[in-house]
Amino acid sequence: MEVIIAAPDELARLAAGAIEKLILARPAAVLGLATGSSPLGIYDELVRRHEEGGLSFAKARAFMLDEYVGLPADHPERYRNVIEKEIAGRVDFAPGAVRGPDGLASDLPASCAEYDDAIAAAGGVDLQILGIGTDGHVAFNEPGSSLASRTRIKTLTEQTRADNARFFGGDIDQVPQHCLTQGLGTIMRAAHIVLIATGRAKADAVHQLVEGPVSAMWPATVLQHHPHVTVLVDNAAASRLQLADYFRSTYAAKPVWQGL
Ligand SMILES: N[C@@H]1[C@@H](O)[C@H](O)[C@@H](COP(=O)(O)O)O[C@@H]1O
Repeated sequence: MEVIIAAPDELARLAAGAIEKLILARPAAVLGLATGSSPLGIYDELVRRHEEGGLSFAKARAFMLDEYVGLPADHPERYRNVIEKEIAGRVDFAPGAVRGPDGLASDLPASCAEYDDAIAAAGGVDLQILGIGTDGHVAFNEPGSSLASRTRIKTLTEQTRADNARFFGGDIDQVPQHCLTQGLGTIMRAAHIVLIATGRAKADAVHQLVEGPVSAMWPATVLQHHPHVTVLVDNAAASRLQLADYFRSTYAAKPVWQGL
């Protein structure tokens, strides 16, 4: 696990740079896209590189992490619509190249199983962007999630619904109670995971993720078992890390050839 502590704009450039490098090496790369506010700087940087540098996603594919259950197809907070607005519709993905769990499927368990199969059939995710919730959830794998879980339906915690109420006019009652989410076991199959977290509200979750014991109580800690994870955090999100000085000196001494 590599932990990089830097300013948010530098974190976004680092993640976008890793994605650009991947796509240049492998135009048909499979990306894992996350919702939430944390990846927005990365998406803006990718759009900039697309518009100014010709970075093309025309052959790439992408899988989203999660989706609310039951939000109408045209609801602005439906994650498919959010991803379309924030990244997919701003670059040149081919039609149908970006997929997400179907929160309107008539048979939710079957559509979840099909989704995992589709990711596997695409060859798996090459680079997965991840955020983290204040309670340590990744995607919508809330505390108590099986560390081996696959894509499935979950019930959101009150904490997550309260955190996400800001996207629903501040009204927690408008936040759906159920979601579909890639499981922790699904996410762990990605070749490279890039998790980004900024702000003091994430400091406890980041501390647990990096330095805590692996536990379903802090679902992101499963990433300690993954061979290639990059954790990108700003000073505030890093403020509870006991190893912060070590991570800073490691980054200062990072070989220029190394990449993420
Ligand atoms: N399902 C999403 C997660 O994928 C995201 O990581 C989390 C944090 O969001 P934010 O980045 O806005 O803090 O929010 C939601 O719960």
